[in-house]
Amino acid sequence: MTSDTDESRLPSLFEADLIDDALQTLHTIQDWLRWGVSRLHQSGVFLGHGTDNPWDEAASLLATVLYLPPITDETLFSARLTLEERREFLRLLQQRIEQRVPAAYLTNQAYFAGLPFYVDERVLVPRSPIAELIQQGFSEQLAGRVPERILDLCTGSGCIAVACAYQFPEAEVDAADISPDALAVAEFNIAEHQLQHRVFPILSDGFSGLAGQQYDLIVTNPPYVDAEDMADLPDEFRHEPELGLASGHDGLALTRQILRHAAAHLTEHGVLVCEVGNSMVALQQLLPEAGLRWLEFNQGGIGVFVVDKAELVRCQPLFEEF
Ligand SMILES: C[S@@+](CC[C@H](N)C(=O)[O-])C[C@H]1O[C@@H](n2cnc3c(N)ncnc32)[C@H](O)[C@@H]1O
Repeated sequence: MTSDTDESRLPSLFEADLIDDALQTLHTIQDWLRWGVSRLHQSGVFLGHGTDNPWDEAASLLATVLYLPPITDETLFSARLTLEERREFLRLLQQRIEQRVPAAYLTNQAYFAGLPFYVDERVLVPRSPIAELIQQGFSEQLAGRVPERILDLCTGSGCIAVACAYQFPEAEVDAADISPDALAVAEFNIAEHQLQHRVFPILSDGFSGLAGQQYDLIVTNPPYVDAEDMADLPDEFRHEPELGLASGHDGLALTRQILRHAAAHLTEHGVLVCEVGNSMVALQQLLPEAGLRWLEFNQGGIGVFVVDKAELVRCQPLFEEF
């Protein structure tokens, strides 16, 4: 995945004499964290796959090397690394910087709604603002109702489904995805969280594998990057499955399907919560007529809309044309 451009942009960060020097002069966790942070900083890697600063990235890589939970305890900073541990940290850091592999894929771990999830390149790295809504129990969106049946459509790692199951301990959750590879990861995470008795992975293209099923809450983070933006994404995104990102020329192919078919899969007071990206501009033009309510997040280019069954039914003709 390393391109000529990457190599020419970073000629000196991992040169042999710099590495030898570091191996001889840096000993403690703190030494190596600082060194890692400065390398990440200089390299200009894209931060946004679950971490937003070089310190967290370096600390997560180092914690993996040392088989530790995330390093937040400063009393550990003076602990010395073995030569083998230092070399392994360097290897991960080099992959992060030169091949632009997101840290979550190097550590095989990401956090979502405060819960740990196994991740690898079969699934998107969890980072949806929907985590916040789950932690608030969708209290505003559901007007205090407690959902008994939930669908996480486009489940990927299963993060939304599992987090919903924690938030609503009586609910049953279907976790649907078109990708058997992604579902295998979701299944693993469901088992890790011991939720097999009420979170069910389902192979489904949109709603096609969910005939006759109805839910009180449908939550979905579908792919929504348009063709133009796909071409411009930072290299880190090339490690993620394209199925998890791209959705037709305008990024709305799957969202359209969801808007057209969700009503049939919602119970009487059921609600759809759906994430969108830059494609939200097109959807926002529907706003005056369709009952989409937008939620604000401080994450550029990401929006979440909420719509209930009655509005979806009322706006069906609009969605058919859209
Ligand atoms: C943006 S990722 C979301 C993953 C996870 N829910 C999250 O928030 O991190 C989108 C997921 O949708 C799945 N997907 C793409 N097209 C689909 C379709 N037509 N039907 C169901 N799932 C689909 C992809 O395989 C991918 O796992």
